[in-house]
This record gives sequence, structure tokens and C-alpha cells, in this order.
Amino acid sequence: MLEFRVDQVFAGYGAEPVLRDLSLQIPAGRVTAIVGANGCGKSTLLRCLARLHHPHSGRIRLNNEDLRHSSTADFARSVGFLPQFPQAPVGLSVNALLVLARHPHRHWMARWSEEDEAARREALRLTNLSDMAGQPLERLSGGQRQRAWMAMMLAQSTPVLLLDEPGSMLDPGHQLELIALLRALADAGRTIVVVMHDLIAARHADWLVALDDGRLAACGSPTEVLNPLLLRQLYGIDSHILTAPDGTPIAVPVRPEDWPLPQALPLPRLKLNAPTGLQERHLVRLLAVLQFILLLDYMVLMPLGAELMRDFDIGPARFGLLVGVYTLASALTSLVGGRWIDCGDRKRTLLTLYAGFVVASLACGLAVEFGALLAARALAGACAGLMSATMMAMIADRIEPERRGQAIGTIMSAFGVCAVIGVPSGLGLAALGGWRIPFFAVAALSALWWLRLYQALPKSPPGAGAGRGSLRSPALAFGWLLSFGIVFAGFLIVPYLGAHLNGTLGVGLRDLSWIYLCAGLATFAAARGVGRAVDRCGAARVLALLMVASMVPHLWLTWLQPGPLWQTTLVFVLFMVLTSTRAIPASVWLIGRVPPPLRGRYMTVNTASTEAASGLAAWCAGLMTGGNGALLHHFERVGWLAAGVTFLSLGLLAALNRVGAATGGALTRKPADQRTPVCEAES
Ligand SMILES: Nc1ncnc2c1ncn2[C@@H]1O[C@H](COP(=O)(O)OP(=O)(O)OP(=O)(O)O)[C@@H](O)[C@H]1O
Repeated sequence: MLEFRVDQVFAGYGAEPVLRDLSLQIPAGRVTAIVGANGCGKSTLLRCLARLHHPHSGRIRLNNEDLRHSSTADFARSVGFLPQFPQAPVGLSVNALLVLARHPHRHWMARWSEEDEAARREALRLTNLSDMAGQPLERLSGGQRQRAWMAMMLAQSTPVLLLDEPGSMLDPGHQLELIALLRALADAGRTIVVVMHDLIAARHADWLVALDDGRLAACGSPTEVLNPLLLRQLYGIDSHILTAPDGTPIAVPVRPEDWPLPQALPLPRLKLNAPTGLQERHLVRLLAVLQFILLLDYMVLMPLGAELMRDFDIGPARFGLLVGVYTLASALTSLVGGRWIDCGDRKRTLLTLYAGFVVASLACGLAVEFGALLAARALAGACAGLMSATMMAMIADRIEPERRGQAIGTIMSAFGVCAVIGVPSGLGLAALGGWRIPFFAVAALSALWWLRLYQALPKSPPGAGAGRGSLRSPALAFGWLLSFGIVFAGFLIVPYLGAHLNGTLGVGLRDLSWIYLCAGLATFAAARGVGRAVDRCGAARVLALLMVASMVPHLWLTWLQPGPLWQTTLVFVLFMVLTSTRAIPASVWLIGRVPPPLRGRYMTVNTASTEAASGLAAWCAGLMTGGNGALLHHFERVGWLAAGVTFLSLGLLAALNRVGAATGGALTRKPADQRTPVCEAES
């Protein structure tokens, strides 16, 4: 058995020594671990023991023989050295490495002996590499490669092994295997010296050598050496020393309280002013105006509710039908037309639908009886539903996920602009010339914007809509259900706001314009903020927050009794802001869960789902409120229902998020053809 003695060694790479006056003993037939902070000289000491680095002064002896005087061949047969970062030529197999390892034992003319073969097999067996013997090293993982180098050390059959961090890349199982192997080798009489950082593994050594800045800080058994004072000296850390079941000490490092926390600079935020940002902003602006016109057509009807009910002599239920038919038609055509939307160029599709919408708006203004108005609203809804889905698909095709919140926020801020400028101007026109004027105005505006889109809207990127695949996934279907719930809750109340404010709360048409103005301004500001928050904090988190908050005005507004105008305005604004901005995180969240090839069709069905929700909600609320003329009854019940549906939707969101996270993990293991078509889920 061989032991090392190191006497007053100074060693280093320049004028300043790394090892300073180092004296220590490395016992024979034992496992000795060298520990210490980065750069304290552990590898330098190991290289000195391996005769690869010569001390400036002092001496190192192996069994009383000065290393400087031992023969190279004898030393190679006695001491094996595994450096921290061993290198091998490309293509060298594990087997070839083991053949090289036997070199010191073979005469240059000698054939591969039985002894060599036995050493090779034994090395492969002990490192669990028999199956990989033919593999080139570069095809092995980091840990497998480390085991191959360990096999090389074993094949050398030297009585001394010097190992520099041999287990740094091993998994816990292979690390335990390595420790057991080192123990077995030491028990069989070999002297093992191993550099390690793992203080938990270090407890398995027989002997610890602790270096501090090139000097010996301590040596002895792990129980003697591992103590908080020494660890503080070596690493500047606090520690707890626990006792393992086998009685050995486990050092648990603890970050000292006085250490300053590292501060990382935040990543620069991606802005829309990148080269592609110009095109993106252009597209977003074009679609935002289009969204404004669609919303104007839809929203202007609601504050005209009281007037329409009086003019056509209909109750809230039939007015609910008037609102609902738009959304139901939109839902039906979205269901039927999904595949068509994905087939051709999206610009052409959008313009075709938009032409139908212009005709429908005109027909609304011209309607002389309730049936004609109903049919015109149905046509407008049918076109608008497919247009919304096409717009969302265009956004998804062209705008990166990290900027979608802002893009969709901008498009949806059209709601605020619509409430600020559109609806009050529409109502102003209605106050001057009756309810038909706003529809004529919408038709004229639509015709103008049709021309602008024809001229400026970019064509869809090649293959953007050519998606194949199945939408039949529970995860996707529940996404639609979530959209349904969110929209259903809002639209139980939204269509009756005009009637509620005007009929029940006694707000005049002029005041109504002001209230819509305030709500529009607030929504406009909030939509853009919510879009930015979505990009920064994640869509699911923002959506959950808005859903919880929106339950308050759902109840408050529907319970509200006639009172001061400021109070009505406040509740109304709160309601509009919290209810309408929920659509921003909801859309971003949904789009993010759908693989790109399925987006167009998915969003069409989603539009169908939301339109069906708004139509059904308007109809349900109409039935619940009953009453005659413009007066609503039991509107507070609608508020309770809205809050309840929001609460259930919140639960669904939480469940989907959990399932999404689990599915995301499963995606990597399932074969491609079995994958659930959910590509990303937010935490
Ligand atoms: N080839 C070299 N040339 C010059 N300086 C070197 C060389 N190798 C190591 N050093 C220096 O010697 C010092 C000790 O290095 P050494 O590799 O022995 O540290 P170590 O304790 O093994 O560190 P680690 O835990 O990070 O592996 C370091 O400051 C290092 O910069």
C-alpha cells in the first residue's frame, strides 16, 4: 500500500505561490477527500501528487521515495490521475480509452493479454458501462462520460488513484455507486485521493484534507474536520452539522444573513418599435378601427333600448331577442364557417364579410317593422362574428406571444373609444333625428373603412390559414367553456344597461351620453394597461384578478336604486372597465394554448361560443327581468347569476391551468401523433 507525504511544499504558476508551506500526509489504503473553496489549490495539489506539476520548493514522497527521483514507468504503473476536465480525440470509443489505459502495463510489441482483457471487463462492469463500450465518448452524456473516464482509471490497475471531481456530473444513484466503488477499492488496498465540493459526499471519506488559500486548514476524519467554524473559514458560509443514520456528519450549508442579495438587472422589455413592430402597429391600428365600427354597431343599439321598446311597442324580452339574434347568428355562422375562414387569404375573407356587414347596417336603419330589424341584426351579427374570428387569427398569425397582450389590449380599447365618441355621438344623432340615424352613420363609416382596408390591409402570410389537425381535445373544449362563462356573465347585464339606467334609475338620454363617455374613457385607458399587464404578469393571473374584481360591480349595479348621478356613474364605470377588459387576458390566454395550425378554426369556434353566450345571456336576462315597456323587474337576480357564473368560471380557469401544466409535462413524453393540441400553458 502506498502513502503520500507532503513536506513544506510551495507550488504555483507564477511568482505568487498557490500552495504555501503545505505539509500533510495522505494515508495508504484509505479514501482521502480534499475540500476547500474554488481556487484554493486543490487541483494544483493533485497535479503535484501526480508529478504533472513540480513544486517550487519542499518535497513530496510516495512511500518514502521522492517523486522527483522515481522512474516514469514505475510511477505510471503506480499512480493514476483523472483531471477535472479530461479530453479525448473525437471518435475515441470507451473501449479504445480502456486499451490506452492499459498502456503502462504492456510492452509495445505485446499482444492484448488475458490480464488486459480482464482489467477492461472489470472496469466496464464496475462503472456500469458494458452496454456502451463501443460508443464514441462524444455521444455519451456528461455523467456517462465521467463514468467512462473512471473506467479508464480502473483499467490502469494502479494502487493509487488521484481523482479530480470525478462525481460532479453524476446523478444521486451513480454518485452513491461511485462512493461505494471508491470504498471497495480502498478496502482492496488502493490509496484514493479525490477532490470534491460535495460536503455531503465528503463524509464517506476516511480522511479529509481542508485547504484554505493554499494552506492546510485542517485534516483528520470527517467527524473531526466538518464543523461550522471550519466551514465558515473555508467558504464564508454558515452551516448546520447533522448526523446521518450511519453516524457520519452531514454539513448543510446555510446562506449567512449578512450576505447581500444579488441584484439582477431586469431584461430590456420588447417593444412594438422593433423592425417588425411597424407592420404590427399598422395592422393593430387597422383592426382596432374595424373593431370600433363593429362595436359601435353593436353597442349603439343598447342605449337606444328604451326608445326602440317604445317605438316598436315591445317588452324587454323582445328587445333581448333583438340583441340576442345578432349574437346567435354570429355564433351559428362561426360554427359553420370555421373551415372556410382558414381556406383562403384572410384579407379577402375579411373584406367579403365586411361588405355584408355594411349592407346589414344600412338595412337596420331602413327597417320599418320589428321583423325586418330582427333580420338585419341577424345579418350584421353573422358577418361580425366571422370577422372577429378572422381578426383574432390575423393577430395570432402576425404578432408574437409576448406582444399579443398589448396588441389585443389596443384592439379592445376600441370599446372605450366607441363608448367615448361613438355611442354618445350616435345617441346625439338619435336625439336629433331618431334611432335610425346612428345605423346610417355606421353604414357610411363602414363603407369608408372598407375602402381603407382594401387598400392597406396586408395579405395573410403564406400558409397562415392552412391548418390541419383536430380540435377534439378536452383541454381546448374547456377553453371554449371558459370563454362562454366569462361572456355569459357579462352579457346577462350589458344589454340592459341602457334600459336599467334610463328606465329604472331614471337617467335621461343626455346624461346617459355622459355616463357612457366616462366609462369609455376609463375603459380605453384600462384596456391598454391591462394589455401591458398581461404581457408582463401572464394572462391567467390578470384574468383571475379581473374576474374576482368584476363580481363587485355585477352585484352593485344590478342592486342600484335611483340616486345621485355621480354614484350611478361610478358604479357604471367600474362595471364597464372590469367586465370589458376581461376579454383581453382571456383572448391572449386562449390563443396561447392553441397550436398555430389550429388557431383560425379554434378562434372561430371560440367566437361562436362567446356569441352564443352573449345571445343566451341576453335572452335569459330578458326572461328573468320580465316586466312591460322599458321597466326592468328583478334585475338584482341577474346580478347574482352573473356573479355566480363568474365564480364558476374562475374555478374552471384554475382547473385548466393545473391541467395545462400537467399536460405540458406530458407533451414531451407522448409520441407526436398522440399529443394533445395544447402547445403552451401559463402558470
Ligand atoms: N495553468 C494555470 N496557470 C496559471 N494559473 C493557474 C493555472 N491553473 C490554476 N491556476 C491558478 O491557481 C489557483 C488554484 O487553482 P486550482 O485549480 O488548484 O484551484 P482549485 O481549488 O482546484 O479550484 P476549483 O475548486 O475551482 O477547481 C487559481 O487561482 C488559478 O487561477
